[in-house]
Amino acid sequence: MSKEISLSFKQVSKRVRGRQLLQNISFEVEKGSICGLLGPNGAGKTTLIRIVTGLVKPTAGEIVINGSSIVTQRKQAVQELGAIVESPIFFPYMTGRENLRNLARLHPQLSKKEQRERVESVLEIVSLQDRGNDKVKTYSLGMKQRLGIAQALLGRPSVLILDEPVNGLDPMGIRDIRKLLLQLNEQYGMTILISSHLLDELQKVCQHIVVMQEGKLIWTGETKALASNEESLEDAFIELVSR
Ligand SMILES: Nc1ncnc2c1ncn2[C@@H]1O[C@H](COP(=O)(O)OP(=O)(O)OP(=O)(O)O)[C@@H](O)[C@H]1O
Repeated sequence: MSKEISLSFKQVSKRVRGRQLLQNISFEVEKGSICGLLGPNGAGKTTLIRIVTGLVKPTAGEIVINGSSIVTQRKQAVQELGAIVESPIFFPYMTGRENLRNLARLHPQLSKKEQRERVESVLEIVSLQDRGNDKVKTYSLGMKQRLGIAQALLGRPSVLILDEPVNGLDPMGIRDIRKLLLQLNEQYGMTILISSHLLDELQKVCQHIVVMQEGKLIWTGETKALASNEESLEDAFIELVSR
C-alpha cells in the first residue's frame, strides 16, 4: 500500500533581486512522520519554511499540503498548518492564558466556550497549565517556545512546521520540546517538519531528513540511511556538505 503524503514540494524555486535563494526543491513528507530540514547557515531553510507557510510566494513550483496547493488554494492549504517561523510573538504583559485566548478569538467558528476549552487543552498539551496565569515576561525561553507551539496548535492543525524550535534552549528545554514533538506525533498523528542546526537532536526525533545547501536539496532519505550506528549524523552531514 502506498503511503499517504502530507506535504509535497514540487520544483520549488525562489529568486529575489537576481539572487537564486532556492532551486528546484522537490521532496515529500509522509503523513504522520517527522521530517528534519538540515543545512548550513544560508542554505535556504527559512526561505522554504516561509513559502510553505504562505508568507512568501515561490517564483516557480508549488507545495501541496494535504491536497491543497499553497499557490492556488492558499486559504485551504494554510488551514492545515500550525507553524512557528522565526520567534513566536506574544504580549509580554499578558499571561500565557490571555495570549492564547486572544488568538483563539481568530477562530470565529468556535463558540466562546469552545475557544476557552481549546485554550485549556493546548495549555495542557504543552504542560503550561500551572503557569498559564503568569505573565509571559516571567517565562523562560523554553516556556515561551512551548507557548508558541500552543499557539500553533489552537487551530488543531494536521501539519506542524517549526523553524529552529530549540535554538538557544538549555538541555532541559530541548528535552521538553523533543518530548512534546514526539507526543504530538504519536498521540495525534501530527505530521511535523522541523528545521534545526542541532543535528543530534534531529536524529532523535526525525524518521526522514532533507539536507539543503546553497538553495539546493543535496540529500533526502531516512535518517538511519544518512547515519549508521557507528557514525553520528553530524559527521555524515559534514561529509555531505563538504563534497
Ligand atoms: N528577501 C531576501 N532577499 C535577498 N536575500 C535573501 C532574502 N531572504 C533570504 N536571503 C538570503 O538567502 C539565503 C538563504 O537564507 P535563509 O534564511 O533561507 O537560510 P537558512 O538556511 O534558514 O539559514 P540559517 O540557518 O542561517 O537561518 C541567505 O544567504 C540570505 O541572506
